[in-house]
Amino acid sequence: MASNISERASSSMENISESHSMLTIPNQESPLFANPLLITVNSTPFRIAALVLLTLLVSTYTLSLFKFIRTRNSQRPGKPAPTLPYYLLGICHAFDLDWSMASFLANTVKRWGYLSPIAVRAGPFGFTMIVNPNHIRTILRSSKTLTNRPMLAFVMEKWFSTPKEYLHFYAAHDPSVTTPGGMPERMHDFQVKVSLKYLSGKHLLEMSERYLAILKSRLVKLDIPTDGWVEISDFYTWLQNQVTSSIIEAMMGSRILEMYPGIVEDFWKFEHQVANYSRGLPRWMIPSAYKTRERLLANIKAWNRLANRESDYTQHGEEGPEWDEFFGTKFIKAREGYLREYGLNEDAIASEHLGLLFGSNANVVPAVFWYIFESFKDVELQEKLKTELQDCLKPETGDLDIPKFSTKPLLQSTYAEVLRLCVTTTTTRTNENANFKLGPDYTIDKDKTMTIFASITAYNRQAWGTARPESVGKPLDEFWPERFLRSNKKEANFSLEGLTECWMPYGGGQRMCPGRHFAKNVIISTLGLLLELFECELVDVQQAEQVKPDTKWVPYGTLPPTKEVAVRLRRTE
Ligand code: HEM
Repeated sequence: MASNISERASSSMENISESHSMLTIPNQESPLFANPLLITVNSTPFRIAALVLLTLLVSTYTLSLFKFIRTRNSQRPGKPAPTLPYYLLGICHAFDLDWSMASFLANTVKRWGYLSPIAVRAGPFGFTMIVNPNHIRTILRSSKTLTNRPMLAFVMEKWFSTPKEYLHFYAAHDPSVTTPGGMPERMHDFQVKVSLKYLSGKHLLEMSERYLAILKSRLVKLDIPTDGWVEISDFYTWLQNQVTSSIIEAMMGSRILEMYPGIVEDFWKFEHQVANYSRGLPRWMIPSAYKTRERLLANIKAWNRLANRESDYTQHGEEGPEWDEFFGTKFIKAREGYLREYGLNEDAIASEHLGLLFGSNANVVPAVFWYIFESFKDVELQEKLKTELQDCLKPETGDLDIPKFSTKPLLQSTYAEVLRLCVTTTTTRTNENANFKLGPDYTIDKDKTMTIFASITAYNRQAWGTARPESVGKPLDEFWPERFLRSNKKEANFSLEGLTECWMPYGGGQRMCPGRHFAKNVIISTLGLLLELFECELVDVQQAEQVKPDTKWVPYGTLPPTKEVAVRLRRTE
């Protein structure tokens, strides 16, 4: 049998070599030897087509460049934003944006400066980049006229998979459509009010202290001895696990983590896919991204049912408990209340909770990483931060006194500098009622989206220098923890004064991120806790120097590190 097979194999090999030997091999000099691509390239029709295409590209670019410059230089008041020159009609800047949004944006301001608004188009989509600090100020002061609803509707649909029939709650401009049963306000406006109320004052303090207590109980249980180092090979992923589960428990209760132990892992898988959800890639191209999101939504829905069965969301007034294991905070209960009042079904409510999970983790966790990482890299900085943290301990318990963070200059300045360099959020605004006057010179058409990029305003040297000359004592592409300090005769103080149009990780105006105070508390207190419980070291200091915020990441939030960072911990005595 075996010999039969080898016989057959050798005979077929022979057949092959026979048939090969029958082929006439052309002379290598002969044009026939050239591969088919070369033949096509050398053909006259191809050359003509290439020439026509090249002419088309060059003339499209020249024409669009001419229009761009003419509009920019025009003295006509109320002119439109010039459209950035492009090579391909229709597609315009789509390839550049998709290839690397970060380089596209940086190159655009490098070439055209921070003066005029610049319209960018990617097929049917478009936005106007707002880079001039005066224009940014006008936008931030127009919170009554401008909304972020179109963007919100986009992310609710594309990222959080809100059922189609509920999307009008986010997008609709006509109040009569958004107010079933005579609800007095549009849902989104109401949502903002609730976030502002429960993410400030005593509720904020309660949630921040709970976060710290939960994180501490987790870290205390870890098997890290006092007499030996434990190495964590991927510190960023380790932090994601510790911080995200503590935020979830502090905000949404402990039951959700018990019911769905995979929530943290699934959340970060989901977060990694937001660019693909935005692109609207179909299920067959990214099946696991779809499955992860479905798993998240199904489990959140199951938790929400349990919470409604076992607890009472109406108890978010003065008399109700600040926290319970089912719903977590009053913030979640109040959200549940209005979502139900507006008539959202269980699926739409689950999408809302996924949105909040995203808002409360996706930016803050990488920011925690960079804050800690910078302090591990620079031991001198770490010592100074430690001294300020020591000053923030409650004498009775030895726990961190969170409100005291706001009195410490370097803790806050380092925090602001970290956010300046690693946050690439956008502030989007649209006028849904009329054209919008950006100033005496430019007018943006009704329904057109204006976008401010935190990663662009962070590097506008002229604006920083004019607003706060001492803030550009070191180049803006350097990490300088003292950048936000202001010295008077006696001491240095932390201040963001004058930098509203420059430092924009949280957006700005009335719609500025309502979770920013909680984010700051989480960032500073996590470092405080780590330094209290452990001695911490980078495993390879030289390698750490090469780790940077990964700008390949789409500019939807805080950038993750380009490489894994290994850290070793030893419990303090
Ligand atoms: C470093 C961390 C964070 C960054 C960089 C960040 C950034 C932002 C930005 C840029 C916006 C849009 C603001 C605008 O349009 O002007 C926003 C909105 C929002 N953020 Fe944050 N955020 C962070 C943390 C948080 C946290 C921890 C929470 C919740 C506890 C949160 C909750 C929200 C909510 C609910 C909105 C939507 C407000 C609205 O509906 O208009 N954020 N955030």
